[in-house]
Amino acid sequence: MSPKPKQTARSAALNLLNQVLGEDRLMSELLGQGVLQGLDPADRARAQRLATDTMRGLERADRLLQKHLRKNPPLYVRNVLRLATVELCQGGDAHGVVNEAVNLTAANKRTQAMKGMVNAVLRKIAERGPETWANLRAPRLPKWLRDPLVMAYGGDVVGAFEAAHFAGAPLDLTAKGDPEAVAQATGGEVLPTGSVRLQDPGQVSALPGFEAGDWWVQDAAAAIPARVLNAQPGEAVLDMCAAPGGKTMQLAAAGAEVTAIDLSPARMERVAENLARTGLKAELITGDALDHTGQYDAILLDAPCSATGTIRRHPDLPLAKDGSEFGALMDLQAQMIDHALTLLKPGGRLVFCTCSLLPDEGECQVEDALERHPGLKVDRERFDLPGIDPEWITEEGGLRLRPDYWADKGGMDGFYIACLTA
Ligand SMILES: C[S@@+](CC[C@H](N)C(=O)[O-])C[C@H]1O[C@@H](n2cnc3c(N)ncnc32)[C@H](O)[C@@H]1O
Repeated sequence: MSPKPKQTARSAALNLLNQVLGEDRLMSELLGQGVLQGLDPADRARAQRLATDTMRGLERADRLLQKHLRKNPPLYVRNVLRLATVELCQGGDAHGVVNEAVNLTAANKRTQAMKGMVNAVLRKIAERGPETWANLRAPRLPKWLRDPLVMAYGGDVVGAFEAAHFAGAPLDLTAKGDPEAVAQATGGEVLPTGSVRLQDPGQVSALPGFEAGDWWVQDAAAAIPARVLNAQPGEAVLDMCAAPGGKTMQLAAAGAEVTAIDLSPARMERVAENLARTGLKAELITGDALDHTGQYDAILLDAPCSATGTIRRHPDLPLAKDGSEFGALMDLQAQMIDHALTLLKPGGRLVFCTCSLLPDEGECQVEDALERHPGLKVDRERFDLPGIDPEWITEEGGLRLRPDYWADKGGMDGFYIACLTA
């Protein structure tokens, strides 16, 4: 038997694409299962970048390829072509890219007869592709997601979301202490809301202050809910859906007595690792937040959701999902709000948030909660914070964050945040 061909960054990226586009798997699940473990760290990062860039540019790659294909090849070959097309159009070395694409086609018994076609198509793409690429529109979201977003925000705004998704995202850090000091050490910029942004970070664990736990990776929008909660030293604070722990660390760094719950044991391990690295403390409980009892001064409910606000970083999401699971998540969000309210001390505050662009997981959840709980109020004054534009405040009193905000700085994740008081 001939030995199995050695895994390369491109073959690993192809494998990721095949599983996302063929088996509806999310990249985060695949990476969590260690699918890139066989590669050295540099190739692992490259494989992830190649796969992510290909998914981000999938519609553009397909438009270029369709001009040269008489019929649709099987998914494996289509993905070989897509991967190579994106790399070529981003300035990859034509000889190396085309050769490896041909080898990947030949390595699969069922597709080896197509290697000549792959070679011919990619040579044409190498000649003309890069100049055409730049003039193609930003890839659109799939219809199942685009339609409800157009209903909520209008076509122009959704076009701006799509441009932000295609542009990708810089790296944002939350400082344990002084953001200016972290910005200086890492070469980043302090954003108006206090996060530190790095446009070209390289390997995260090699950045100054990683080992010392001076900061953690957290999108600037994701850092806002804990700022809205504004935990005070000594307050009893519950983080109801805590993993991987970005918000738990913010609450602990503010000096609160934090209890952090998450249903997932694997994800809870990440919270423990993050707290150990940053030297912060919280009581960790692995279990269902709906079963939790107790009384707290403040609660942060970062509820499980569609994660449609994070597509800048996770372009696989609209490709692997079809929206069919979202109804159950919306029901769970409402149940969690109701349960959280039973855990609040009189006069306490609940910050509800989701990293979703769908109003059903944000504005509508709060409107419905206000109807279910007479006496419940929305506290808009909590948004009186540095960098928060009052225009972002919604009719029912929440904060709508969108990926097209701060476009000149590199955008932000989509989020919805509201502060409720009983
Ligand atoms: C949006 S993520 C939380 C992100 C986190 N707050 C952070 O900032 O790093 C939602 C989390 O809810 C957890 N989850 C889902 N259902 C849950 C439940 N019934 N009880 C507790 N946690 C749950 C998931 O495991 C997931 O980690």
